[in-house]
Amino acid sequence: MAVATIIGGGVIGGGWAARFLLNGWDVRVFDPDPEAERKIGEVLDNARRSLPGLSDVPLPPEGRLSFHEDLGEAVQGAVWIQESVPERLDLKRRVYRQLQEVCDPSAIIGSSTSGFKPSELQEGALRPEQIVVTHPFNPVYLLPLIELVSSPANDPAHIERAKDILTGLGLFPLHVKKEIDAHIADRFLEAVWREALWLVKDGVATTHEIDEAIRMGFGIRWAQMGLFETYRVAGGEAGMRHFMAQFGPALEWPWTKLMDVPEFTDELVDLIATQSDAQSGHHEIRDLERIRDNNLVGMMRALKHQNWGAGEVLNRHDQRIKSAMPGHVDQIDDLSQPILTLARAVPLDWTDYNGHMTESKYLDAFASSTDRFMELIGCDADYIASGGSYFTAETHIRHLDETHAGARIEVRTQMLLGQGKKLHLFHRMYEGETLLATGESFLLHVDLETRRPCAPSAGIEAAMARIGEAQAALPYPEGAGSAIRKPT
Ligand SMILES: NC(=O)C1=CN([C@@H]2O[C@H](COP(=O)(O)OP(=O)(O)OC[C@H]3O[C@@H](n4cnc5c(N)ncnc54)[C@H](O)[C@@H]3O)[C@@H](O)[C@H]2O)C=CC1
Ligand SMILES: C[N+](C)(C)CC(=O)CC(=O)[O-]
Repeated sequence: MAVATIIGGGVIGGGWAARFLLNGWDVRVFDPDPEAERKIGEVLDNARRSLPGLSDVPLPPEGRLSFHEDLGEAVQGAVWIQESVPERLDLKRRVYRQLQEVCDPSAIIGSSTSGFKPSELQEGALRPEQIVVTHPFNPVYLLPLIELVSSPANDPAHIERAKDILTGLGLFPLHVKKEIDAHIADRFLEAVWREALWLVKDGVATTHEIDEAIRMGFGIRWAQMGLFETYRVAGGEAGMRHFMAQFGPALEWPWTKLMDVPEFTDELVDLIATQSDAQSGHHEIRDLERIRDNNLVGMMRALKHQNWGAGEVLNRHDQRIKSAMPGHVDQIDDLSQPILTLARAVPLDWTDYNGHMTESKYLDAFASSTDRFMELIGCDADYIASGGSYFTAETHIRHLDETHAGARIEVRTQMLLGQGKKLHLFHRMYEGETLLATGESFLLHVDLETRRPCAPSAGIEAAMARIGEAQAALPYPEGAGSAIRKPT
């Protein structure tokens, strides 16, 4: 099991710990704060209910989390060391000196710094080439972007290895090759922050009004197309050139000359803190984190359906995990038992007002199991493109127990009939040993051109015959063939 060490387990270190752990890494934390274990525990609870559900395939089993008072012990065997101590250059440099005396020279030392350049961090280090900036975004367990900033001291092979590891964690490493204070994203955030401070200071808008101005409009837009693609669309058919011709001169207008910084006085801090308390003080921070995570998961899953932006990153991560799974029944050793056709966590957007997994998502899960079964017998994307597929003619679902966001569920599928054009499947959904639901489906193989039932390919017939023979000894499932009975 690969080991990651987290140096500084606050808001960001806790998020990193969750990201590594939930992707199967062992995590060791070094943080002098006696509250670190409790704080990381709370971040992890939120991460467990949100991150695994972003994947439509099972994440690896969670790694082991441990806390260490001795730095040498904490970094022993670590492949990745993530520094997330407070944003002070002297402190960060001191930490690297202590770290490099005890860590493996080949380990990657990533810094979460929001603003320091890698060459600034590397100054005075024992092995400057070992340190890179890996700037994450809160919550680290959900948001994919990592600004991977290198300096001329870093060996390209070290950077490539860092990229590979980050990608394997479902992250999106954006390699910033030219060092600059605050990298790329925080330069934007600082510009927006500066404007917002002016608007509050001058009494133009409250914190609440500013947040509404962002989240009701351009904030949603930015999440999917960023700045340039959004403006290209805003240029209409003539695109970016027209957009710039129309709005470029605005840079000369008074409303864009707000380059000076408002003085950060106690008065301004009080004004903002008071308005922020009035706006959001009725929520605990952990509640706000959960609301944020619910929204992020919903939006990111929507992007996944579009295979766009952050959604494309999530799909690629799923594909990487899926490529290690069997592609055909011939690759499954034991077919005598129901076949694993789905293993995943319950996503946050699968739950309802009753606080549990909602009924339509059972159909969703069973439909995914049927798709997977089809794939395993050879009715995969290529086969479907060649003109054959299955249509579902009838489905029956029984709800036997409840489950909740973040729970790891599995579906195992028994084939009741697989002959000619007919395919009759019985899915059982479990959480651990608990049977949550069953889903029975009857499908017909069709010719996608005529839309009429027809026999499948010989390969599919053979795969179904293999399963039929192997599962022949299984008892006919309790509940199969049943329907809602007429009340007596
Ligand atoms: N909070 C945010 O939104 C973001 C912060 N960052 C960066 O992440 C870093 C950490 O920031 P936060 O997590 O927000 O701070 P934080 O204050 O929540 O956590 C810092 C942690 O470091 C620990 N610590 C202090 N000295 C230490 C030492 N010598 N060895 C080990 N642990 C030590 C503290 O006990 C604390 O738990 C900063 O560099 C910051 O710029 C990056 C992205 C976003
Ligand atoms: C406020 N901040 C500069 C620490 C923010 C970041 O660095 C990234 C983020 O998560 O917004």
